[in-house]
Amino acid sequence: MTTSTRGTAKIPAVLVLEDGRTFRGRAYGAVGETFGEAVFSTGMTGYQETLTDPSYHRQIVIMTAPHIGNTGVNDEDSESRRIWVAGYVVRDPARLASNWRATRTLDDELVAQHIVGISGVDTRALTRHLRERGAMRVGIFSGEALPDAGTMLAKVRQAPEMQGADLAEQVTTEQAYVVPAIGTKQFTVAAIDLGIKGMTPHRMAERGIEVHVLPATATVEDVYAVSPDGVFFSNGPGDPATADHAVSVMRGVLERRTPLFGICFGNQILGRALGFGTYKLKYGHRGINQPVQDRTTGKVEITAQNHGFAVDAPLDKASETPYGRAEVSHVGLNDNVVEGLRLLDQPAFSVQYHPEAAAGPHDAAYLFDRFVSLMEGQRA
Ligand SMILES: NC(=O)CC[C@H](N)C(=O)O
Repeated sequence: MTTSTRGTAKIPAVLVLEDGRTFRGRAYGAVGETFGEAVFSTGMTGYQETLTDPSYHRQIVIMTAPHIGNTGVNDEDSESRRIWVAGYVVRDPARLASNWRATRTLDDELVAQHIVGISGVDTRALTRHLRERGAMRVGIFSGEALPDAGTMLAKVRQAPEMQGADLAEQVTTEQAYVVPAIGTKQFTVAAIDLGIKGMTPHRMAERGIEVHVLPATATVEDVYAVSPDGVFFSNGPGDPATADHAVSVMRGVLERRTPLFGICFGNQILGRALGFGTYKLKYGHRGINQPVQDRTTGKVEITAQNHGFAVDAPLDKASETPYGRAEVSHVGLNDNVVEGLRLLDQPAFSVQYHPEAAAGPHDAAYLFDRFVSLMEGQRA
């Protein structure tokens, strides 16, 4: 058991939305001010994975589960080298971290990584507000002396919007690196890191894939320099409408008909590479209980999701694209949003959700096997 210092718990804090609605609470984690897009996540577990998912860069995450921090922070579950959320909003932080793997408490970790948060907020009312009005900019301010209301609101309204934000290069790896295959190596994959989560190369490595993780700036030549059997495009933060470089690299891969798999941002990039548009959802999908139907098998999966944008593609028929016919392979059952794409005339597919995460817990793992089958098919 790890006991929190909760050193900042008595310091006042306030959350200010760009439409002027304000919630008062207490400081949680680091003290100071921070800005981002307000989004809510419905996951009841997995806060360490959420906090360290690079796709949350520049977003302030509101947890709808009221009690957060119960199992502390451990050395195994982080999805990347640091916490990426711009701020963190919880109702009732755990005072004790109780888990055999915990090495520290969540609030101590937030302090150590300078993440400004707020606790004691009515997260249910805040979430309902965002559901009605849509995702919007928000600021958290904490300290003994807070700025006046007008100043805080003006600062929130000066913060950059998520629409039009080009963020992958801010989170990608600086240097290429290799995640070795576990057991016998069967395949080589070039993985474009637009904000990749650590579990993704791991899921491939478990299937005998040696993964060459390349920076977001990698060119088509860099991709083919590793002689890949398949190419992967990762999840990542920001607006897919800005991802022109990744779209052009993906087109280079599609022209060569190399097996291709994309997750989340990678799905949106495949959509754009095929000529579809992308658009901003009202408040997005975030959590670990999102139902999706695989239209090729009719099966429903419980999936982990974190996306604020989506692909605009026809659900009822295949589309003609420069790379042959494409269809919507997966659809979200809450709102019919496109959750997957596949090409019918060449080996390429993608999903908008996170098969590397264990929401179902194994429902979506077959997608990595599909990628392996495509690479096997290309060899045969
Ligand atoms: N997790 C992701 O890859 C998110 C993709 C994109 N940034 C979105 O919000 O829709």
